[in-house]
Amino acid sequence: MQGKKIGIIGSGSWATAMIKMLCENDQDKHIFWWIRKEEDAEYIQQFKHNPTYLSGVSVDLSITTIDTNAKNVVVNSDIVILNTPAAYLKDALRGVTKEDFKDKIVVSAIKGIIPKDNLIIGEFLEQHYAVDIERICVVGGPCHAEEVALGKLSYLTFGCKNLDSAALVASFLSSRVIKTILSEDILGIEFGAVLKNIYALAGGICHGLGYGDNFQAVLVSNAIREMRRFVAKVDGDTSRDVNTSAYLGDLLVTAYSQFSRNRTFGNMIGKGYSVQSAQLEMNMVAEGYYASACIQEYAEKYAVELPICDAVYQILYQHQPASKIIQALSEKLT
Ligand SMILES: NC(=O)c1ccc[n+]([C@@H]2O[C@H](COP(=O)([O-])OP(=O)(O)OC[C@H]3O[C@@H](n4cnc5c(N)ncnc54)[C@H](O)[C@@H]3O)[C@@H](O)[C@H]2O)c1
Ligand SMILES: O=P(O)(O)OC[C@H](O)CO
Repeated sequence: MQGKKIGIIGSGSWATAMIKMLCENDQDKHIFWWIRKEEDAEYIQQFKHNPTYLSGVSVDLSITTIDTNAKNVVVNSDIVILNTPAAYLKDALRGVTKEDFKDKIVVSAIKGIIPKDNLIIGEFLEQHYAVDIERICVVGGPCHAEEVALGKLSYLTFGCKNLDSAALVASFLSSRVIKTILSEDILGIEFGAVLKNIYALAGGICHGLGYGDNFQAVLVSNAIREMRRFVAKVDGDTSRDVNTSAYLGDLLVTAYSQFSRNRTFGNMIGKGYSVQSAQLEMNMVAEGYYASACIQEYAEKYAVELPICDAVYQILYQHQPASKIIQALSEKLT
């Protein structure tokens, strides 16, 4: 086995898109891919495709080992990419120890908060697995798995305090159609990604209620300012440029794209679906639903006003009528 060993934990759309990026990148490497379900692992082994997500992506089994044991994948890899929805990460890593993560570069491709623990993934890795901040990398930027599968030009931002590590990770995912950007702003990228999901959900709710593009534009304009206020309050950095692709770019793609899980979920809520029926309707996870509850606690902790996040929370968790809450929100937007 030549080159670096790269592990992927997750078997949904984004993990499958990253498998495509890794397989198409020409650096020497071997991939270890954790698949949750035994039957899916057998299917991929036989047919070289994920049966459930992005089934058009073909897996190069000459450089990929499929494994249903996450511990094996972590232990065997130099770089471990975490790629489950945040709510399932602890479950996926059951049995994996601090020792297993020792000296690895750990990459979060997750855009969510661990529910109940209320931790972004970088914090979770530091607190639960003693991963040093210099070895934690996050992947942000506007990039839908479905467009990666279609070979559409996309840009990813790799955030790490150690820019050499960010560059190393980026070098394994880049290609003619995947451009990479480096950043040291782990916290900003993580929180920006968490918040944009809530804002896209708000946009979906408004669309479902019948609001038009004019209103959506005002909502998104307020959302980016709300994001900047929040992140600056958390780390005290007021110089961050949120108009770059990891922040505004990701917000725009999630708020407007036909592929967005969060917007689709919000749209169903706006049309009158219950949370449970909207979740059942989707075979995918809208991170913004979980993030909405978590961000409420952060807003209290940092005493920051987040009118859009509040509105989404009242609709999803306090079961307030969406039309009334969005009407009240519309009075606060500028
Ligand atoms: N899909 C994208 O375009 C995209 C892009 C960038 C980042 N992300 C982020 O990647 C992460 C993964 O999202 P996704 O879009 O691949 O997910 P998805 O919505 O496509 O798929 C759901 C995933 O949840 C898993 N799952 C369902 N029930 C589970 C359980 N009980 N235990 C463990 N796993 C379970 C499924 O196996 C599947 O991997 C999220 O944080 C998301 O925000 C996604
Ligand atoms: O747009 P969503 O809600 O599917 O989220 C996926 C990614 O975060 C887009 O970059």
